[in-house]
Amino acid sequence: MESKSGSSRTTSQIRRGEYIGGLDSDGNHCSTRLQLWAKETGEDISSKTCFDPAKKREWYDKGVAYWERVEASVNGVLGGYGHVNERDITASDRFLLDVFNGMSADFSKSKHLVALDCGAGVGRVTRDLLIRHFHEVDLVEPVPHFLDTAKTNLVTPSPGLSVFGRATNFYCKPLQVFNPEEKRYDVIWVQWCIGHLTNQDFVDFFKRAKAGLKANGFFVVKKNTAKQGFIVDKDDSSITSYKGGFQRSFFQSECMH
Ligand SMILES: C[S@@+](CC[C@H](N)C(=O)[O-])C[C@H]1O[C@@H](n2cnc3c(N)ncnc32)[C@H](O)[C@@H]1O
Repeated sequence: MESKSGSSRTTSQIRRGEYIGGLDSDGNHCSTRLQLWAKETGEDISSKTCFDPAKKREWYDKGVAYWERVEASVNGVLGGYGHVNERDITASDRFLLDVFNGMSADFSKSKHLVALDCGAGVGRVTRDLLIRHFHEVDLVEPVPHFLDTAKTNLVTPSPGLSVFGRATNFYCKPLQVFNPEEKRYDVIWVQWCIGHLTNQDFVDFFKRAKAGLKANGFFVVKKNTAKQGFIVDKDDSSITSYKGGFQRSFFQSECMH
């Protein structure tokens, strides 16, 4: 197979999905993931190094600055798609119950269950879902006005909602520097935020976060996917990638997203 530049692609490049190109939100084409991460974040994903830390800082600063301008509400964190909340929570609820039903007795209701809500925004997922299934939920979120709203929302839960657990710790940090307490969590829930992490930070986050899981604990990752290749959003510094790319990253924890 010939690349755009005329060089021939290796089998391993094809297997790793590097040949699948992508677009950024300005309509620019990027022919490989290698190029994408180098151009946007100064990361060389083949050598797992960052050759331009200023670029990487800019990527993260832009991402947080974007969310700092967004209203601290469910509609705000859902990018104007607030109406999706109910369907999202219903589907997650079913999913969690299915997983719990299929788990061993170790994971029984009598146990003290603890979850971590990553990139928690205004605490939507914690308030509407996690708090009903876990005795304690911690939240980690880098944008201060979102986290402040989450604290308020969780102190005053929705009327009619029988709250089972409680929100315990509120960490105002981005995932790329967050270090979870060892063996604290039964579930680490990562929803609609992992695309903000650079490729290497994505891999490193899961490696670090694994230490935060209890023996039978697990990750839940919910993210949007592209039909093919990847899409870079230059406004909020995030990537949406084809699900194949993500699965490789997650299961081999050494590749790319
Ligand atoms: C689309 S919102 C989703 C919020 C929440 N997970 C939900 O589903 O309601 C994306 C969230 O990711 C957060 N975020 C942005 N960069 C992040 C980073 N580097 N680490 C963790 N969270 C980040 C944003 O502040 C925002 O709260």
